[in-house]
Amino acid sequence: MKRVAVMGAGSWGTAFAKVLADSGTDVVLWARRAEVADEITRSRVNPGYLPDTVLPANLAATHDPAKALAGAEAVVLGVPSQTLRANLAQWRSALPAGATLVSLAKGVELGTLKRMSEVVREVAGVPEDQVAVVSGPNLAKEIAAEQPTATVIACTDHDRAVDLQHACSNSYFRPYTNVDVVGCELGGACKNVIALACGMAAGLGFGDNTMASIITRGLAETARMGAALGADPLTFAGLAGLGDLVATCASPLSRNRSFGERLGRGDTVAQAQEAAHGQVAEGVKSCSSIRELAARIGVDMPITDGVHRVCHDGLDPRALTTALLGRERKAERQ
Ligand SMILES: NC(=O)C1=CN([C@@H]2O[C@H](COP(=O)(O)OP(=O)(O)OC[C@H]3O[C@@H](n4cnc5c(N)ncnc54)[C@H](O)[C@@H]3O)[C@@H](O)[C@H]2O)C=CC1
Ligand SMILES: O=C(CO)COP(=O)(O)O
Repeated sequence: MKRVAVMGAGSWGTAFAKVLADSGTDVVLWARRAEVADEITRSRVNPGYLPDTVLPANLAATHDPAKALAGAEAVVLGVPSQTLRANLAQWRSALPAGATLVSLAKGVELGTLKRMSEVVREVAGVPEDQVAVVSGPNLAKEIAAEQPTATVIACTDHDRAVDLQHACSNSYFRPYTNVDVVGCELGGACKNVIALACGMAAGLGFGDNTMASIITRGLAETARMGAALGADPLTFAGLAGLGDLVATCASPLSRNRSFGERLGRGDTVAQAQEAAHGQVAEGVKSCSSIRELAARIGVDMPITDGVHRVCHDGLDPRALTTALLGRERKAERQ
C-alpha cells in the first residue's frame, strides 16, 4: 500500500496518520477545519490535539476531502462514531473503487444499534470484506510519543488485513490481524462504557479492588454480548478486548475514564462535557445504544445499564454502587 487517506484530524486520526507515515506509507490527512489543515502544512504540528508531536514529511494535510481521497488504496475513518454515517455519506462519491475502508471509531450507532463496520458497509455500499477496523489499547497521545504499542486489524478478508498491517507496522507500532470483526468492534465500543464506570469509582475514592472488579465484570458482560452476536470468545482475551479495557480503565489519558471521574466527584454530565473541550467520550452515547442492543438480544449488562442511568437518567454514581452490589447473588460464570 503506497498511499492512504486519513479522514479526521482529531487525536486518533492524527496519531494514526503519523503511524502510517512512519511506516513508509504516504498519507493525506483530511481536517474538517481549513485552519487545522493549514497549520499542519505550515508547522507540521496539530496544536489542538497533539501539540508536542512533529508530524513526518510524507504526511500531507488538506481540508478538501476529494484531494485526500484521490488515489488512496485505503481510507481510514477517524471521526466520532455518531457522526460517521453523515461524514461518510458526504465522501461516498469520491471514495476510490476497491479501497479498503478502515474504521478507527469505537462505538455503536444510536437508533440503528449498528457497529461501525456495518454503518460503513451500508453507507459506502461495499461488501463486508472491504471493511476493516483497528482496535486495541491505543491511547493516541502515547502512540504520538512513539511509545511501544500493539493493536489489532480486523477484517473478514485476511489478505486485506495483512496489506494494512504492512502499511502501519513500524518500530513502535505492532498490529496483529484478526478475522473476528464483530468481537474486535464490541470490545472497543463496550470498554468505553466500562471505563466510565471505573472513572466514577475513582471519583468516589475507591481503589484497585474496585477497579479490578469493574474491569473483570465489565469484560464478562462484553463477552456475553459477543457470544450472542457470534464473536469469537477468545477475542475478548486479546488486545481489542482485555488489552483495550485495561488501558482505558486505568489511564488518566482516557477521555471516558476522565469523564466518569468527574461524575464520581459530583460534576453533572453538562459540566463533565464542558471539561472535555469538545473531544469525544464515546461511552456517554454508546452506553445507551449498547444497553438497547443488549435488551434486544436478551443479554444482561448491569454495568452498562447503570452507566446509562447515571449519564442519562440522573442516577447518583453512589447509588449505582449500591445497586450493583445489591443485585441477586449468582455464580461467576452464569
Ligand atoms: N483518542 C484516542 O486515543 C483513540 C480514539 N479512538 C476512537 O477514534 C474515534 C475518533 O476519536 P478521536 O480522534 O479521539 O476524537 P477527537 O474528538 O479527538 O476528533 C474527532 C475528529 O472528527 C472530526 N469530525 C468530523 N466531523 C465531525 C462532526 N460532525 N462532529 C464532531 N467531530 C467531527 C473532528 O473535527 C475531529 O478532527 C472515536 O470513536 C474514538 O473512540 C480509538 C482509539 C484511540
Ligand atoms: O480508545 C482509546 C484507547 O484505546 C481511547 O480512549 P478514550 O476515548 O477514552 O480516550
